Amino acid sequence: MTTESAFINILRGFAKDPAARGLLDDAAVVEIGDSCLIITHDMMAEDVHFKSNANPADVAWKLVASNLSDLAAKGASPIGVLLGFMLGDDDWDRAFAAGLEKVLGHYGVALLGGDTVSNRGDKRALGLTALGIAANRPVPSRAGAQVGDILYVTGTLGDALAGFELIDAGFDEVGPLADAFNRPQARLAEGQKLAPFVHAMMDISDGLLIDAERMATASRLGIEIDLACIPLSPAYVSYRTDSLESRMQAASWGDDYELLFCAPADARLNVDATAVGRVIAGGGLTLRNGDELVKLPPTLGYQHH
Ligand SMILES: Nc1ncnc2c1ncn2[C@@H]1O[C@H](COP(=O)(O)OP(=O)(O)OP(=O)(O)O)[C@@H](O)[C@H]1O
Ligand SMILES: Cc1ncc(C[n+]2csc(CCOP(=O)(O)O)c2C)c(N)n1
Ligand SMILES: [Mg+2]
Repeated sequence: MTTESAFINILRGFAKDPAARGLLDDAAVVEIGDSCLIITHDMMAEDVHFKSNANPADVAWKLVASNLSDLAAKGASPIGVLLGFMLGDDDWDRAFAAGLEKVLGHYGVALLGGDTVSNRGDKRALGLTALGIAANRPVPSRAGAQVGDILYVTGTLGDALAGFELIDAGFDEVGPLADAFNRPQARLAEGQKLAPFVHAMMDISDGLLIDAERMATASRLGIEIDLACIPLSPAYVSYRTDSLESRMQAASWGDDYELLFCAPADARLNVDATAVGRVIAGGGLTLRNGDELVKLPPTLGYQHH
């Protein structure tokens, strides 16, 4: 079977409209007159993104939040979504719809349409298209990093990983770690505030390391990350300890939905964020732990295959 990156590479061969941004960004950027529409689509599949026994309202939440996170990464304000839904168990479908209404209400986003099919008893796959209006232009891309920029991340990393482990082990699905996995927050306000100042911005869905490498590739430069600087929550540290290994895992599991951005070294930040690295000449990703160089792990993040 082909991998996610191999398949997207095939599509890059003919996705030549400038709005597609070379399929190297979080969303499409469509200029219409004086306005700029931001469009993104993300899917979730049973057993891949959520367990079969997951709360359907949590699945609805994450489907919406993960899509709005891509809008946040472009500094956009959301206007609406379209849902691609697979019918299955009736109770599940109803609970999903109730959860969808709640999460859309929370973010003040309209349901504009969608499509419904039957899953015929198979695993479910759900899709969501989210539309937003760019609050700031030019719209930040993954490709604008400059040598000397500082690399920042909002929030903390690894909480969703720890939450998933707790849920998988059968612990109560309550508390900040389970919430981080089930109900990520799209950083919309932060994205809009940052958009005028950043050189490059994206969200972290597949892990800091693989997503930073994607930013480096899009910008045709190198990025150096210091694992010692990665922000971990007290809950993460008390559950998984603070070691090089647990830092590496927090940086490469994914499902974080925090913003990753580059800004000039003298920029005064207008949101809470942690400096985790810098943009350097060359290409690819370099890892440090304080003063020591660290070998790249075999997998930098989550890739579908
Ligand atoms: N099936 C597809 N058809 C067209 N474009 C695609 C397809 N899959 C991915 N892309 C494009 O490839 C680029 C990278 O996609 P990717 O899914 O890695 O970004 P993302 O949505 O920010 O991340 P994630 O899916 O991990 O949340 C984007 O421009 C996306 O629109
Ligand atoms: C049941 C279950 N097992 C594993 C994971 C972990 N996981 C799956 S996809 C993904 C990255 C984002 O996906 P995408 O790139 O498709 O947006 C991550 C971290 C999960 N969420 N649920
Ligand atoms: Mg993204």
